[in-house]
Amino acid sequence: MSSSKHLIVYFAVFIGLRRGVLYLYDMDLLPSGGRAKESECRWLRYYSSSDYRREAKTWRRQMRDTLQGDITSITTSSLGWNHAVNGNAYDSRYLPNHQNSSYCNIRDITNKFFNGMPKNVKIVEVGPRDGLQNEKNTVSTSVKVELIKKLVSSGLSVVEATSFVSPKWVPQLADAKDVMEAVRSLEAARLPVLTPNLKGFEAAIAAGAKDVAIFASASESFSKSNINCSIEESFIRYRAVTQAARKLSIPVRGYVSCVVGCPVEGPIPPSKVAYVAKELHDMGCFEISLGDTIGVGTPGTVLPMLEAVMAVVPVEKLAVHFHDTYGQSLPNILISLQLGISIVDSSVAGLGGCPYAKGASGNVATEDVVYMLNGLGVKTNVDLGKLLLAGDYISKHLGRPSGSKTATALSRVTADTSKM
Ligand SMILES: CC(C)(COP(=O)([O-])OP(=O)([O-])OC[C@H]1O[C@@H](n2cnc3c(N)ncnc32)[C@H](O)[C@@H]1OP(=O)([O-])[O-])[C@@H](O)C(=O)NCCC(=O)NCCSC(=O)C[C@@](C)(O)CC(=O)[O-]
Repeated sequence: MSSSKHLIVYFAVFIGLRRGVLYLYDMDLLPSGGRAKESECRWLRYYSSSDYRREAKTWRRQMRDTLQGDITSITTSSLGWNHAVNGNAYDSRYLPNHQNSSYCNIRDITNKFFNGMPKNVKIVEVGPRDGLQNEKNTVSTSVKVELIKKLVSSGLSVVEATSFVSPKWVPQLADAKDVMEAVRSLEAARLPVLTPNLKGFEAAIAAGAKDVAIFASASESFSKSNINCSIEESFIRYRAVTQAARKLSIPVRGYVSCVVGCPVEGPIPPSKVAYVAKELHDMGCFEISLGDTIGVGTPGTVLPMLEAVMAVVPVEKLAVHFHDTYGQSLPNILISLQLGISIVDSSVAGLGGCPYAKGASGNVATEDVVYMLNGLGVKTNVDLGKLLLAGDYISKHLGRPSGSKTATALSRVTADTSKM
């Protein structure tokens, strides 16, 4: 072999060995000194993939941005396993051992994760309305009233009580007047009710409601099947409601249904959702709740929808409302929080479903939302123990297990502990 061929072979062997060693470093199979390893791995990837070049550029920019932000002392507490992370989220005892990660240190990742996340979240409990409206067997007025009282006593500041809709369309809530009259004196929480038109609004006010909600849809078909009119016709009805409400200083919440998908039309374009949300906002709604009525959204589809809506409605006025059909509610809520949304709708024990969206399962369970927020150190002012009692109460009454994973897990923990 000529000397130049020898040189080529040596060089190839050298490169091969070097890649092998760096691969082992990268996989944490060799001891490494943080920075050196990081730069070596970046060097390697720089030469092995054009994707990496692009990623590295974005990575450097993100690191610069995240290092400018900071979060400190996130205290988390809750029942169950969250006790294990009671303390400062930065405390290395509670973090996975990624200090030698080839990309960046854990503090940077944590910073990035928490950037923009609200410190407080307002939970809008929709169990007594959205949760029960689909129940086949009539739930007595006294059970509904007791449920509302238990939810309010758990610290929830907003509990949607009922709907002043046509009893022919939603027979379960035909006792709206009686429910409202029984809870109207509860001072500790706001108790909004759904009003589909002026008739419903007037009946709600007469029964003592001090907050109302109107509900439009981003899907034409769903609007017709839910409220028997087109989207544009619904705006005419709702303008009449918001005008009447303004005269009485009654705050009006606006819902947009089918923000990701419709049971009839399939995927809904984010621009349509933004259009409906802006109309509701412009007619005076103080808050707009974005409902994934059939629970088909994932963070991948929720994100572009939220971006479109946030371009036309201030983020502090937005709420998210996820049904858990595909188990995507918590990741969807998490991504919403990361965008700065601080209002989350949920339903105790995961009750719910929409009578006009066949197959849609219940709302995300309030217990699961509170458990996750506790773990993130985000305040809700909700007492999880009392909330669990409310969920237990209604689940027993309905004769089926709670739809909340947290409730199920914690009831097992309690049962196991009582055996000890
Ligand atoms: C909107 C209507 C009333 C139109 O229903 P309609 O049949 O077109 O109404 P109408 O104006 O032709 O009137 C027909 C009858 O209904 C009566 N009526 C008329 N209005 C009322 C009222 N407010 N309260 C009580 N009765 C009412 C009216 O008086 C009349 O009575 P009749 O003369 O035949 O005896 C009907 O379609 C309806 O009630 N829809 C409600 C459906 C509903 O509640 N769906 C579930 C809530 S939305 C949801 O769950 C989604 C959400 C918000 O959670 C977010 C998400 O997950 O996406």
